Amino acid sequence: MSEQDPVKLMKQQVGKAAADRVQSGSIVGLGTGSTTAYTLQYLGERIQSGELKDIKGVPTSFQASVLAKQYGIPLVTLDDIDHMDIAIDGADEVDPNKNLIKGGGAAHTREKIVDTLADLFIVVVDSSKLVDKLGSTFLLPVEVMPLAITPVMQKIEKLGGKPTLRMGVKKAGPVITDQGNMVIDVKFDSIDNPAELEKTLNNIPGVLENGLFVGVADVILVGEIKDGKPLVREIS
Ligand SMILES: O=C[C@H](O)[C@H](O)[C@H](O)COP(=O)(O)O
Repeated sequence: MSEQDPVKLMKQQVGKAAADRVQSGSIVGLGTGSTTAYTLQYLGERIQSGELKDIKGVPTSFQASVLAKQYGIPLVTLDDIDHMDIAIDGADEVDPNKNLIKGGGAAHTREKIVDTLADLFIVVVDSSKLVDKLGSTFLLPVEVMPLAITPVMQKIEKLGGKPTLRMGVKKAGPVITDQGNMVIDVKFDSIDNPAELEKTLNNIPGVLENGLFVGVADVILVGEIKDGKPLVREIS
C-alpha cells in the first residue's frame, strides 16, 4: 500500500464526515478550499448513488461553483432562497472559542455572507489549524477596494498591524478576488479581542470584509491521526 500524505488523509476524512451530515432536501452553503473540496466530492458521490436527493448548493466562490458543477451538485443563488439549512466551510485558524480566521484563498467575503446565513455552520479543519490565540500562525486577510489600498494600509498601521499586499503566485501583480478587489494580509502582534478587531477593520472606508469569523461557527470537525489511523473529532 502506498504511503498517504497525513494532512491529505485528515482533510479527506473530515471533508467526508461533513458531507455525511447533509440531508436530502437541504439548501447547502458550499465552502472554499482544499478541505471542502473533499466535502463537495463526497456530496457529489452521495447524489450520484441516489442516497442524497434534492439538495441545492450555494457556492462561496468561483472555485466552489466549478467543483460543484464537476460533481453534479445543483446550484442556486442567494436570490433564489429564503433560508439555508447548513453551510460547510474550511478555516485557516480555529481558537478554543470556535472563532476563526478565514481567507487563505481570498474567499472570506462571500464565505461570510453565505456561512452566516446557515442554520448550522460546520467548519472542517485538520488538527494543524487549532490555535490558542487567533493570529498566532496565520496573517489576517482583509479584502480592500483597489483605489483604497494605500489609505487602508496606513490606517491599519495606525492600529498596530503590519499589512502586506497579497501577490499572485503564478501571476505577476496582486491577487484579485472574485469581486475584483485586492487582499492585504495583516500581522497583529496579539489579537486580544477578535470581535472588536473584526468591527474596527470593517469600519475603515474601502474595506469590504476581513477574515475574522467571531461567534459564527456552530460545530468544528477536526481531522486527526491517532495511532496511525485518521479520525474525526467534534467540537460543539
Ligand atoms: O479563502 C479561503 C477559505 O477561507 C478557506 O476555507 C480556508 O483558507 C481554508 O482552506 P483549506 O481547507 O484549503 O486549508
